[in-house]
Amino acid sequence: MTMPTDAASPDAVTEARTGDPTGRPTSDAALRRLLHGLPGVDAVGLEARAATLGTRSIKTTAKAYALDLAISMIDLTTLEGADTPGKVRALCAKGAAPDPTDRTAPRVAAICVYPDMVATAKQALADAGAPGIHVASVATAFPAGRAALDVKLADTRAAVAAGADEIDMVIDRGAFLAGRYLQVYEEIQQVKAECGTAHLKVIFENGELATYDNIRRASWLAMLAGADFIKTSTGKVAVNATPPGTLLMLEAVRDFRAATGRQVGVKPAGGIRTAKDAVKYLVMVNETLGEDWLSPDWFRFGASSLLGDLLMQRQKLATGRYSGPDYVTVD
Ligand SMILES: O=C[C@H](O)COP(=O)(O)O
Repeated sequence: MTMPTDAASPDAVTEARTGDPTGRPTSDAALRRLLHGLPGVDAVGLEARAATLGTRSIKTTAKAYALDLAISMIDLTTLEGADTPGKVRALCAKGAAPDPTDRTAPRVAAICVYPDMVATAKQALADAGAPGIHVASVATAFPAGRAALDVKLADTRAAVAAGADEIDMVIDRGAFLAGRYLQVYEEIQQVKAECGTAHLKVIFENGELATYDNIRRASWLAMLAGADFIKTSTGKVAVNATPPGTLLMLEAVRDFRAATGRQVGVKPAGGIRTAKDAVKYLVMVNETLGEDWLSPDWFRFGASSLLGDLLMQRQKLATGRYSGPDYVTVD
């Protein structure tokens, strides 16, 4: 495991907060000093670290463990305008029993849907005998986040009232990129307050943040504001989860815990479709954060079509051959 190198100084963290339990920042200026006081990201070094971790090979026994762990970390997602109750019910059935030929295949962590599909997903999971699988709902005018705060809070409230266990909110990238950090901070805090006991994942849309420095700043801003998880992307723009962007966020949660004692989870999302890629991400988590984060409580994959390849690779390990898409649903 590498040592923390990129932490904000404890003084800066303290200055950005009043010290009250809500961690409300003193001012936009204090937040700006903290976020712009973070060390600049060495892009070449970051990309080299991510590439190196991506080349690690793992033993067959570790691979079997990694495939099952990856399945158990999936937020199995459908976020389409054309989603129907029937599609959501089918997705829930798949998440509850991913491999009908092998009941030892683990269940996914959560089903991720729009707020209007939360009740359907909750019922379908109960019907499938898998009430332990969480329902995650995107909210706050996903994916663009262009709506008044009241609308975003109402969106969150509706998802929670329908039974969402987790809320995936998007940050206002326009406000963030214009430097209105306190506005973004307060929006996250207010959405968090609407969540009640539901966990809050904060989506940055890394592909729109323009620089690695901004991804580091967004990570600290969201964590200070109370995010339970930080998430890379919506899956709806050209650049979604990437290994360097995710590695940067892993380093940020490591350094945030070192500075504050609070552990925050990480969710890369969008474009992760192969078991090979999923295993690379898990190697990155293990090497950067160690076992403390190697569980669905602290690491998730947001993915609509990763599960099929993980199941095919799992069957290949068990039988020595691919069963093929006749036996595993490939999206
Ligand atoms: O949050 C999850 C993403 O929207 C899923 O993206 P994907 O369809 O590229 O797997």
